[in-house]
Amino acid sequence: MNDVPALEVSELSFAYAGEPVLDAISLAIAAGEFAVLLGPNGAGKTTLFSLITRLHDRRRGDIRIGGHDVRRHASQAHAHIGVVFQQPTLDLDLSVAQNLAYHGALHGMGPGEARRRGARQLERVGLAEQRRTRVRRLSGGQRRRVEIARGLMHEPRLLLLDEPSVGLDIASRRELVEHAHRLCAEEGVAVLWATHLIDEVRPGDRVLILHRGRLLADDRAEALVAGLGVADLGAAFDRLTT
Ligand SMILES: Nc1ncnc2c1ncn2[C@@H]1O[C@H](COP(=O)(O)OP(=O)(O)OP(=O)(O)O)[C@@H](O)[C@H]1O
Repeated sequence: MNDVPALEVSELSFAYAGEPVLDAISLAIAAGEFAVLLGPNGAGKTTLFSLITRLHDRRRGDIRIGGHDVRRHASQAHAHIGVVFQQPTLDLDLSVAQNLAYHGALHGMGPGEARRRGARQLERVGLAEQRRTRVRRLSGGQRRRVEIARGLMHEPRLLLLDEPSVGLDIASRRELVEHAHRLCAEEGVAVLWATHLIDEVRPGDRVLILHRGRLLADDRAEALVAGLGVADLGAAFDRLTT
């Protein structure tokens, strides 16, 4: 067991033009762990991901990925991270394989290596047969799975998913949640899954509740419910956020 956390955030604060958005956030995600970052619209989930990936950088506090500080050892830190953004970023007019090849090239893979790695990940998400299909012809759930496959091609130890199930039907959402759990259990990838949907939390999941830029809770779903003496996670969430 690797005891260096896949992600470690310490006392992270951030403001947009003087308006505070994240307030002294600290959390750690262990290797192979699945954690849900649960927060309503505007809680600061996307901003947290933007700071981890360094799309924004003017912040206070520390962020380490696989033990590497994202500022001081940026390339090592980011070699360990895969991201599925809230907005889909596939090129709809290219085939699945072409999208993956493009990502491989960006990560310095030769064409053969990118093909091998892409094929392996497509197999894992059950889309091996669609590799020559234009992305435009895939369903929303299939597109999300392609994005996950793409995000894992460079074998990151941490996968960030920002509301990955938006727009999907219930069966596709469930399948995506299950796939993410399998990645943790079978491949040792740590997953931070941001959502505002309480029904995406499964029994036993670790839940981090973010509200107005503050981390209000960090515990197993059942422990949160028991600790507050409420009926379910929805009630726990309401209790904490109102
Ligand atoms: N570029 C920006 N400039 C100014 N304020 C911003 C910017 N992006 C986000 N905000 C504000 O920061 C706060 C946190 O937004 P953020 O997008 O991180 O929340 P979120 O939890 O991801 O929400 P959602 O579930 O709606 O995606 C909100 O009040 C939002 O209005």
